[in-house]
Amino acid sequence: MSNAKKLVFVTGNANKLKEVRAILAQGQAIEIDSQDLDIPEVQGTTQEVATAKCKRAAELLGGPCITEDTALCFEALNGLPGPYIKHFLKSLGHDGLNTLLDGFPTRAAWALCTFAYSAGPGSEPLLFEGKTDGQIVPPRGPPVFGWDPIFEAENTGKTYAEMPSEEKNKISHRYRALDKLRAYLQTLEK
Ligand SMILES: O=c1nc[nH]c2c1ncn2[C@H]1C[C@H](O)[C@@H](COP(=O)(O)OP(=O)(O)OP(=O)(O)O)O1
Ligand SMILES: [Mg+2]
Repeated sequence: MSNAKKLVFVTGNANKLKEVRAILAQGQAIEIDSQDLDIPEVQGTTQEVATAKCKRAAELLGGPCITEDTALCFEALNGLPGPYIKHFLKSLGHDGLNTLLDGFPTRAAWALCTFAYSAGPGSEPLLFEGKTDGQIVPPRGPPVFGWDPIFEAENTGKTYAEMPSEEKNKISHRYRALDKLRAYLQTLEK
């Protein structure tokens, strides 16, 4: 495939951008440009948060774009902190997030990635979700990206932070969501 499709990924998070580029790097016909726009994130379900952010991004850009929202959901808390994990992580840190679950019968969690694609201003965003199950554990591995050190992915015995990036990028919530987005974008080219 020669003519790579160019997409603008609106995000302020350099680690997300790095992973998205790495995941899409394997001979894919999608090239990612990025823009760091400060877009307010509404409260609501992960779908509502993702839809509102992408709509606004497309309006500000005046063209097609993708956005991405990552939620970290605790089973014991019926899915919370979910899309609010950024603020929980900032306030409580890795240890505080662990303490939060003390006294609950389960430390099970899932990471949920939602890509939203808008074809342009006024065009309703489409959502592509990817989920990876795991559990919340005391931090292990280098604290490079968000809550990676406290999320142990199911059947791996490792936190995301303990994995080489190629390994995380094969099983991650982000990989799984991106796989669906990629499949959709390929249908647009036909
Ligand atoms: O794979 C991941 N492994 C560990 N931590 C992660 C991951 N992916 C997102 N994160 C963190 C970043 C932020 O603390 C929160 C999501 O919040 P979220 O609003 O989606 O991200 P953000 O504000 O950093 O970037 P953006 O400008 O795209 O909204 O979880
Ligand atoms: Mg954000």
